[in-house]
Amino acid sequence: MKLLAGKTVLVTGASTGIGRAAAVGVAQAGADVVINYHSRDDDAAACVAEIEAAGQRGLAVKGDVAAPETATEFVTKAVEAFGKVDVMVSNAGICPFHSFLDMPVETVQRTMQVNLLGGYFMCQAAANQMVKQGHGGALIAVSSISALVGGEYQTHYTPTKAGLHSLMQSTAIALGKHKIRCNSVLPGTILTEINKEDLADVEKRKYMEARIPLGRLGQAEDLAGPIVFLASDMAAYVTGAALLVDGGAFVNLQ
Ligand SMILES: NC(=O)C1=CN([C@@H]2O[C@H](COP(=O)(O)OP(=O)(O)OC[C@H]3O[C@@H](n4cnc5c(N)ncnc54)[C@H](OP(=O)(O)O)[C@@H]3O)[C@@H](O)[C@H]2O)C=CC1
Ligand SMILES: C[C@H](O)[C@@H]1OC(=O)[C@H](O)[C@@H]1O
Repeated sequence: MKLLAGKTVLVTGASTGIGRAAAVGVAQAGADVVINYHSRDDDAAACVAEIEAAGQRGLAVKGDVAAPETATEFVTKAVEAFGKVDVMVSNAGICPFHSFLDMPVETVQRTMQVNLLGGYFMCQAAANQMVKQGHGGALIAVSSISALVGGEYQTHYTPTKAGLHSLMQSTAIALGKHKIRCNSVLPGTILTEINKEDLADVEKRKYMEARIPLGRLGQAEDLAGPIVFLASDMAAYVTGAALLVDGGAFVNLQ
């Protein structure tokens, strides 16, 4: 039997990148999948087509995670379509690289609202539904290696990733009595739209690659297996954990 057979999994920010790879990965593991996205209608439709090609039901719901009502609407539509919510993968995020001293106020506020508050409200809405259902569930936040280390042009971003990591630790305590497990994945540098411009700098890209013991930057699909594992009953006793998925970058001091 497939690892996620019979489960309904929600994934935010799944029109591209890590969210899309996670949505397709959980579908291949047997889950029905509801995705959130912000702007790319065609990419979201293509993700749903991939979910269906894996033999599962898929639905796309458009919405800005920065607005708290997006979360309640997303969960409501998922329940209307597929009857329940078993897993929330809170993944949507932005990283507009910018220097610290002249960081625009709006860039800081938007990054916090999308990455941290968006994740907070999505996890809260899913957890309320899971408590109502009464049979537990799993929250998975896509945090980052950046929860643990800094970035010169990411002073507004790394605190949001540390915040998500912390959120999963606190919700693990708050929700354990409801059998809801809460964990985060901490990707390293993964080649997606979010860093296309940043890594177009050939020297920077070579430097980043050279820091990774496994010898390559990550692909979005590298996150699918760890997310399927944390969503599944194989991780039944795993909560409050943070799983680095970085090719060994974090431990590579010298
Ligand atoms: N790539 C990397 O190296 C790393 C990424 N991460 C994290 O992984 C997550 C996914 O990033 P990644 O796949 O790389 O980036 P992408 O840019 O490829 O994907 C981002 C996704 O988030 C969605 N999104 C953006 N803003 C919003 C919003 N306000 N409301 C709803 N959805 C939104 C986008 O939707 P749309 O395109 O429709 O606008 C898209 O589906 C982020 O949280 C990021 O911080 C963590 C560590 C490393
Ligand atoms: C977008 C960056 O390339 C990426 O985001 C993260 O969270 C990683 O730490 C990388 O810096």
